[in-house]
Amino acid sequence: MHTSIATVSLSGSLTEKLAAAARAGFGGVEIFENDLLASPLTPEEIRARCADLGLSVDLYQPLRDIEAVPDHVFARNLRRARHKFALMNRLGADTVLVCSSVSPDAVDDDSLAARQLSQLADSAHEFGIRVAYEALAWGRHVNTYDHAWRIVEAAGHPALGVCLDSFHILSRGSEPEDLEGIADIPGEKIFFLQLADAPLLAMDVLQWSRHHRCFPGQGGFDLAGLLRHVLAAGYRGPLSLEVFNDVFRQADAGSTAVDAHRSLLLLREAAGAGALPPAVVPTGVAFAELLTPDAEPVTGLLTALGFTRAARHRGKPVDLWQWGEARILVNTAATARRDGTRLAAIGLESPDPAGAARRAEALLAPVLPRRRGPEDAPLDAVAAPDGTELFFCATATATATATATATATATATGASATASATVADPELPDWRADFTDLPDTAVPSATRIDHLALTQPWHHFDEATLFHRSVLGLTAQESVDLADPYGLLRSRAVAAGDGSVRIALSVGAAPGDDTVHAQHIALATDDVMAAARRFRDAGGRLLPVPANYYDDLAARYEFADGELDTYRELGILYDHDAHGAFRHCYTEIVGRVFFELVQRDGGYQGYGAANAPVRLAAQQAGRR
Ligand SMILES: O=C(O)c1ccc(O)c(O)c1
Ligand SMILES: [Mg+2]
Repeated sequence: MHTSIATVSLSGSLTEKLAAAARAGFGGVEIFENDLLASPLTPEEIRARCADLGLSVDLYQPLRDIEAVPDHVFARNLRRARHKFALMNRLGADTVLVCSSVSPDAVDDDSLAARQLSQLADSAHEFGIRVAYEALAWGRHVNTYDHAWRIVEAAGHPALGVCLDSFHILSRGSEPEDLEGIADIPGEKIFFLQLADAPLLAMDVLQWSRHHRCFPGQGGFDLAGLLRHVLAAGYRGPLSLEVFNDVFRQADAGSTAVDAHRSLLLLREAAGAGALPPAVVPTGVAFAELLTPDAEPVTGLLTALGFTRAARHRGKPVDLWQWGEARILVNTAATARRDGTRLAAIGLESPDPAGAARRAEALLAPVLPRRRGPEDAPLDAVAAPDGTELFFCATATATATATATATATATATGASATASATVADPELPDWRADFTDLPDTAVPSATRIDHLALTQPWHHFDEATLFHRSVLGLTAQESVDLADPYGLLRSRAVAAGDGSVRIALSVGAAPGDDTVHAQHIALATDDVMAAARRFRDAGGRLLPVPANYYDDLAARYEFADGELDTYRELGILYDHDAHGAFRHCYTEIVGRVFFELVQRDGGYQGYGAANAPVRLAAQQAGRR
């Protein structure tokens, strides 16, 4: 199925937009008039550029305020249109979009509209051009797709059809039965299909459309349902994205185009119109990898938390630190970077690593070269939109590997090597086979990685959510907006159904602020107060929380005697939801990374988001 994108959806000059669309794999473009007007290229040069890039020019748009006007006004409109038809011939575009009129000159007269659109189509036909008539949701008299179709049907001209735009249809709060009329339109009379999603906002529809459209799957519309209706009507033309969005206008065109194309591939899959390799939902976090120019501050922090250095990579400066089931790789291979320690990679337990990588690749995730020595276990890895490397791995348990590794760990700790619940497929290479165990004494513990909190670049937030949901098969929770002292923090979690993998995505307030852009690793323990105290007693610094916060907690909840004093002493924050309670505290920041200790009780599902503003304020205060 042919995919296309309107140039208005991407940032930059027309040349940059075309290059980005082609690179992301689109087959065609809708050329927006303003992009052409601002381009130094002649229409012939644009046509040649598109051809070189393998892009068809699927639509030229828009013609506005054409129909249902007094005849002398229409004569002027026709003159203007013929001028554009000649231009379109030079451009190699054979379909023109005509938006329903918003002009005060337009009258509410369908037969006049039909007659004039038919005359327009006659004229277009002389140029070999078809006219696609689109009902804008704010059109003066014509603002629904079925109304536009009634006019087109009455005109009965072979060069006149409708353009369906999902935004205009779904923004009007259409009920499922409102879409059934689509099936009444003969497929060949649907000349074009424009697709855009949007968050469900209560606002003026024109402003909503011009500023807040987003790619399918990133908003609240049922685009798959709409697409099924359009395909059932027999439409076989391009699936074209037309997204007016203030963020995408400013963001890098290359990454926006990839995000856009991925969204279309997913929409086709959701509508049952295109198969992708199935999602392989990860079943746990195998490790988080920190890249650091200076290991000491990181290893000091890990030691105070309770981690021990459990193994060393055979060929690279990478150590495996372990605390219970939580594993952190500390990689000192990096040449020192200005931003110091950062969370560079995440290992995800996968029941089918190669299958997970196949889906990721089909969804345009960059596949990373396997950073392996000759004897290293092959690892499938892709890059997330924020650059975090995602490794799909199968961590074999001691029962499956029976290597010296597991035996040594089990002996040293006195813990049962069969304590782990999952036994990976022994056929799959275990990434830990690349590590040689160290005889450090590990304290047995139920600690595991509860979640990873990844701050996204400001223009990648929606892309990141869609990526983690669709590529990894995780489920997205509601997005929450929180006022923090320096701006607005948006946060949205994606998780596996059983909570074995949780990733909290957020977009910070102040671009360029390192505190806001820090990533963190949350460690789940069954006794956060004991863990916090041990950390502090081992010389670790916990983030201090203002007394006012505890005053408020005392007002809102009843705690057992002395409990609040302990929270205050250790800087423990509290939240609860319909399921249970959440207690959490934070370590100091090292480079761009910090840790959180968390305790979930009673099936609490959240991430303590309500406490994020207090945490951010405390981190900011700590920097002064
Ligand atoms: O906002 C507009 O004017 C506009 C123009 C062309 C379209 O296809 C559309 O959906 C909206
Ligand atoms: Mg449109």
